[in-house]
Amino acid sequence: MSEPVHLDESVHGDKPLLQVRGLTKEFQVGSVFSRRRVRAVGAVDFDLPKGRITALVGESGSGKSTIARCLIRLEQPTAGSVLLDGEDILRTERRRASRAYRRKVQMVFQDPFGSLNPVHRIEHFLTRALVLHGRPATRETLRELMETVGLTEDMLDSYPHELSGGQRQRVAIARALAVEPELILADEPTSMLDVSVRVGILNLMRRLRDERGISMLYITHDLGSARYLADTTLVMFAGELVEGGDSLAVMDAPAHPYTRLLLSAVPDPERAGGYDPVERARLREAVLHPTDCPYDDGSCSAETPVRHVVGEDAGQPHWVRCHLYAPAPDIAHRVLKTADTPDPEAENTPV
Ligand SMILES: Nc1ncnc2c1ncn2[C@@H]1O[C@H](COP(=O)(O)OP(=O)(O)OP(=O)(O)O)[C@@H](O)[C@H]1O
Repeated sequence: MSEPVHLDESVHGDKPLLQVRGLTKEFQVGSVFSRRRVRAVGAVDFDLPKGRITALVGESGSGKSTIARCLIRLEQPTAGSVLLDGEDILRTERRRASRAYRRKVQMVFQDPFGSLNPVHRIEHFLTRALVLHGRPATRETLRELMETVGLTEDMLDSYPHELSGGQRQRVAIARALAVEPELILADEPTSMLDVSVRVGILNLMRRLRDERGISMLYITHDLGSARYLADTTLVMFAGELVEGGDSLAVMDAPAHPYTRLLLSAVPDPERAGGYDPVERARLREAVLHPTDCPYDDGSCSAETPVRHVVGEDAGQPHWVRCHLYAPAPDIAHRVLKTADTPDPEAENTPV
C-alpha cells in the first residue's frame, strides 16, 4: 500500500484531535560565510487521536523536540499544516500561540527545575495559570489540582527548591492541567528524574488519559516507557517517521531495521544472549545503506517515500516506511553515532 496511510478515521474510530501533515523544519546554521540549512524535521505526517497517548521515540537529534516546539508554536515550521479541530493552527496562530490555543494545548518540559521560577511559591504557578485562562483560583481548585497530581495542599506554600524533582514535575503537570487542556505535549518528562520516581509520573499520565480523556504526545528516547504508557508509538529517525502503530505491535514485531536497532539497545531480561554487537552492526548497516525492502509490492517510486501496512492491531494499522528511503547520509550518521552502545540511561521498564 502506498503513502500516505491516512489514520484519520481508522484509529479507534474517532476523528483525530490533531492532524499533522508535511511538517518540515529547517534551521540555518553556520557563520555568514558558511551558512547552510539543516533539515531537523522532514515532511512528517501523523495524527494524535482523542483521549490516547502517542509516543514519539527516537534517539537524540532525531527531531522529536523540534516537532513538539513547532506544535506549541515556539518554533516556526518551514512548511506543513497542523489541524486542530479542523483548523490549521499554523495560519491561525501565525507567530506564537494565542491564549485560546494554549488553553487547548499545553506542554510539559523535560526540566522541572528550569520550568519553575525559584522565587515563587507553588501556589503562584497554579494561581497564575488559572487566572490567565479565566478560571477561579479558589483554595478548593488549588487543592484539587494538587491532589490530582498526587501532591498535598500544604505544598502550595513551598518553593520549588523545597520539593524533589518528581514533585516539581508533578507541579508542572498540575500547572498544565489548570487550564483543562485537551492535549498535553510531554517532552521527555521523566528523563531528568530518578528511576524510582519515573514510573509514578508515567502512571499519573496514564490516569489523566483514562479519567479525563486527555490526549498526549509523549516524547522519549526510552522505548520501554513508550511500551508501558503509549497506545501508539511512532519511531523517528533523522527527521523522518519510519514506523508506527500500536505500541505492543511495534515493539514486539518491529518492521524497520532502525526500530530493531533501537530495541536491541534496550535491556531485556527475557532476551537470550542480550546485547549482540554483530547483529547491531548488521542493523546499522541496513539503516545506513539499504539494499532492499522486504515490503516492496511495486508501489514504491524513486522519489516518493512509501508507507507499507504490515498489520493491524488494536484497531490501527502498523506501518513501516520503505526501507529503501534512507535519510541523507550526514544526518543519518550524526544520529546513529549515539546508537553504538546500549543506553545506560534506559529506564528499568523492560520492553
Ligand atoms: N535552534 C536550532 N538551530 C540549529 N539546529 C537545531 C536547532 N534546534 C535543533 N536543531 C537541530 O535539529 C536536529 C533535531 O534536534 P531535536 O532537539 O529536535 O532532536 P531530539 O530528537 O529532540 O533530540 P534531544 O532529545 O537531544 O533533544 C538536531 O540535529 C539539532 O542539532
